[in-house]
Amino acid sequence: MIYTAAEIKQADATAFRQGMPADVLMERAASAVAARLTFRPRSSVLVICGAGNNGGDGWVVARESAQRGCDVFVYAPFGEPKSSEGERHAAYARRFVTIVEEPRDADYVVDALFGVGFRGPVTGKARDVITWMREQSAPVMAIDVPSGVPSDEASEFDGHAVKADTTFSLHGYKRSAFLTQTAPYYGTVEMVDIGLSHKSEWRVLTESDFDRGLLERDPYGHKNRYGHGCLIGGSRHLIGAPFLAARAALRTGIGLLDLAIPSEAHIMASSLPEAMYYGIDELPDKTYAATAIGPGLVDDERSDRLWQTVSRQSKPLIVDAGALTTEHLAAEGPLTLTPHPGEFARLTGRSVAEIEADRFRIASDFARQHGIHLILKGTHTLIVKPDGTGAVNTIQAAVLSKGGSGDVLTGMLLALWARTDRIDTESSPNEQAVLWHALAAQAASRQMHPASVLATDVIEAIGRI
Ligand SMILES: NC(=O)C1=CN([C@@H]2O[C@H](COP(=O)(O)OP(=O)(O)OC[C@H]3O[C@@H](n4cnc5c(N)ncnc54)[C@H](O)[C@@H]3O)[C@@H](O)[C@H]2O)[C@@H](O)CC1
Ligand SMILES: [K+]
Repeated sequence: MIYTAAEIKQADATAFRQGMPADVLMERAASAVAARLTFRPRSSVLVICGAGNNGGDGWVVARESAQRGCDVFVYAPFGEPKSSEGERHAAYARRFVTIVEEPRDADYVVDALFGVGFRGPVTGKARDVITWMREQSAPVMAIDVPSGVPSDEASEFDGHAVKADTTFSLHGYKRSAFLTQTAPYYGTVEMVDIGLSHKSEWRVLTESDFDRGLLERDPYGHKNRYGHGCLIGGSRHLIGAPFLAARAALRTGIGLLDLAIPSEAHIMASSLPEAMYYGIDELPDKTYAATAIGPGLVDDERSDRLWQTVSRQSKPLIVDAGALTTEHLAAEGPLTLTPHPGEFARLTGRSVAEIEADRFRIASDFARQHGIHLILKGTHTLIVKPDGTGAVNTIQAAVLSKGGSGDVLTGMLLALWARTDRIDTESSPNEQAVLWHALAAQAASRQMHPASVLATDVIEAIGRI
């Protein structure tokens, strides 16, 4: 689960209302962190505590680490914690630790300066303390958030923050753990459940969320059961894109595939004999299980005419690349848009930097506003539902930053949305396609150097995960 600072405050408030005392919650959270800190016996630890509750957590960690036999120093540049629970924990911890007036060398540094209550930018003394932490060669363990990193969005982030080796994220992930500008500051993220009730708009997808049942084939199944899809794309200079998408759809298991491409692209038909071919202006008058439009398409009058036809079918429609325009935001059936940040910038009229700094909120608002499914691609691809809730893919696949990757994903989406046997089930075709795509990319990069992996290699690895 992923939480905003406001959602965490709300969960906190609910717990207090229900009778959980604030100092017990703090003890519980920080003890859970302390139990996970693997300090060598008798090592020296410097805990840097701020004046908020993140600092309060720091005092508890300091005390517990001392009780476990470490030589603990606390540096509190802004004095005692302001909250009564933080103050109480600090008063008790003082019996076990050494207070220092300046930061000092230690085997480990615990960063408890700022947590989710931080509001940027960092100035003055805080800036100096963060600079000092950045200069240490000792491992830095951050409590909740690396200090200086905003928790929800990075529009004002100037890069001056603690670079943690490990961050112990309380309650759940923060959005900034998945933003390009801030994610690298977290180091390894360890989740610490502190027993608050979980209610969030965003989920985290890992390999265990991939539904391997999608790879199974019913020995009595007919090809129609796996769907008849239509893929529309290609233009004079972009002939390869629809073929990549089509091949990916077939490798993902689609039952039947019609490919509507410009006549000049038909010379490539022999490279994919499994598909059936149509001219881009002569779409057969059929209702498909699902349709994908866009790979290699250019935005012109012809694409507008095509849009008129496909958007009227009350079946799933996937829109990518050349078909991603502000005129194509409504259709009869479920609509999935698959922009990368540049395309999403054009759709929303914002800059790429703005989108990257606040992608969760902007993607969620856009999906809700238009009532569509949205896949906002990136290192951590977001998969958003029409109600604005969503999930983030955490399977890393650096090889996907190459031309053709998006076309492959579109083909996989088409195949999964066309699965008439699964479409009514709970598992979202969009989430599954993004996971499968990333797993295939990982499989391809196990077979050759990642720098050499092509989109076609990812397609060939779809069945090798
Ligand atoms: N529900 C939870 O998740 C729990 C959270 N706790 C801790 O409480 C933290 C949140 O505590 P708070 O809301 O008190 O906030 P923080 O401790 O994160 O930060 C607030 C403090 O930082 C100062 N500050 C903020 N921005 C600054 C800036 N730019 N320059 C200088 N000073 C700045 C504020 O004046 C205040 O003293 C969490 O991150 C977590 O560590 C735990 O103690 C207990 C349970
Ligand atoms: K911190």
